[in-house]
Amino acid sequence: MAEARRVDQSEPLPWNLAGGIEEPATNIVKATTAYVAENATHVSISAKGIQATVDGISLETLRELVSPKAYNTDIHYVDGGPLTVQYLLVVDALNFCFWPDEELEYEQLSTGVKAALEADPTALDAEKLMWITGEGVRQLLGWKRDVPLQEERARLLREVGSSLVRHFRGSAARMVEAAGGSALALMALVAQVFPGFRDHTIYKGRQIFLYKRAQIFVGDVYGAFGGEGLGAFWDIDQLTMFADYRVPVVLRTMGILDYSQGLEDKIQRREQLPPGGEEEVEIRACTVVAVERLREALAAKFVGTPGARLPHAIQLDWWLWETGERERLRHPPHHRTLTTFY
Ligand SMILES: Nc1nc2c(c(CN[C@H]3C=C[C@H](O)[C@@H]3O)cn2[C@@H]2O[C@H](COP(=O)(O)O)[C@@H](O)[C@H]2O)c(=O)[nH]1
Repeated sequence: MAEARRVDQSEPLPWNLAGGIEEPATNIVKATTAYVAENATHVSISAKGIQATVDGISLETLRELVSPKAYNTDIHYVDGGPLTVQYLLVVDALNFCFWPDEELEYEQLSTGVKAALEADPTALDAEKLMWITGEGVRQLLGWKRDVPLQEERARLLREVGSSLVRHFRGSAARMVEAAGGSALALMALVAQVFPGFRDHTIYKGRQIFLYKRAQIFVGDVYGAFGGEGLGAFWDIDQLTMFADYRVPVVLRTMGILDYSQGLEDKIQRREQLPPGGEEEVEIRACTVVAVERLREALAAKFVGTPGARLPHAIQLDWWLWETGERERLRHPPHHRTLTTFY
């Protein structure tokens, strides 16, 4: 068997480390979800609901949305260095589908991996991730039983480990640097290097991109570094919200998203929606478009207001998601799709 070629530490990386990658002009998620919103039949976006929500947002609330504390650093490993990037890539490789375990929430993931890293700073080395097992994932999270899709989560982490070694000498921070300070280039790079992050589907004959975990990774790097250093992205405002299962519920309670009676009944019955089905894709894509329209309506309301700064879509996302987390026991049920994308 041919001797596996050792990566020669001196040879240049295959990625253009100098000037970053040709920045994509627009966000492919924004461009493709628009088509779904125009053709949706199970989900609609209410202009009235958007206006009512914006009418209720004060200048004070607006300023909270754009403050650095909008990103929840209490429940994350944040040390201002490359280990924080390695941590966020691992968390966002696993950041999906907790709902089959009634007690498991995102916070267990972020605080579990944080504790593992504080106990052993080499715990997330790419060479270790390459060999992680399902039981290893459970231990990484510090969860009391097997987590949903445990073997699949292990496979996704092995993919992260091997691709990081192959392309970036094991370093997630080096991958961030390769994007040359562009959020869209980093999103595209993550989707290119890790197949598990390629969150896309076909809807009525067209390819639709949601890239939820690829975008949330960029948003998390931005948030954890406070928009500085490794978190400085000149086009961060081009990211969309992250199409998960929690924010659509919040938009419904705000009267911004409306579901058909048939869809509402399925969700109420906790019936699973197949991944890639029209109903699931319309919920996710209309959520992305609705937050873009919410942002446009905020801009229209606060334009020219002294001290007002327009939140990025990701800052609106954090506000909506944190609201959904806080209210989840009072809110109607979220849709259930068994997926590795969100
Ligand atoms: N849209 C959006 N979706 C997000 C997050 C986060 C956590 N982000 C952290 C970073 C900054 C914030 O301050 C958060 O602390 C997780 N999720 C998604 O939610 C679901 C988990 O929900 P539950 O089962 O209730 O724990 C699952 O699909 C997961 O992918 C977010 O921010 N936005």
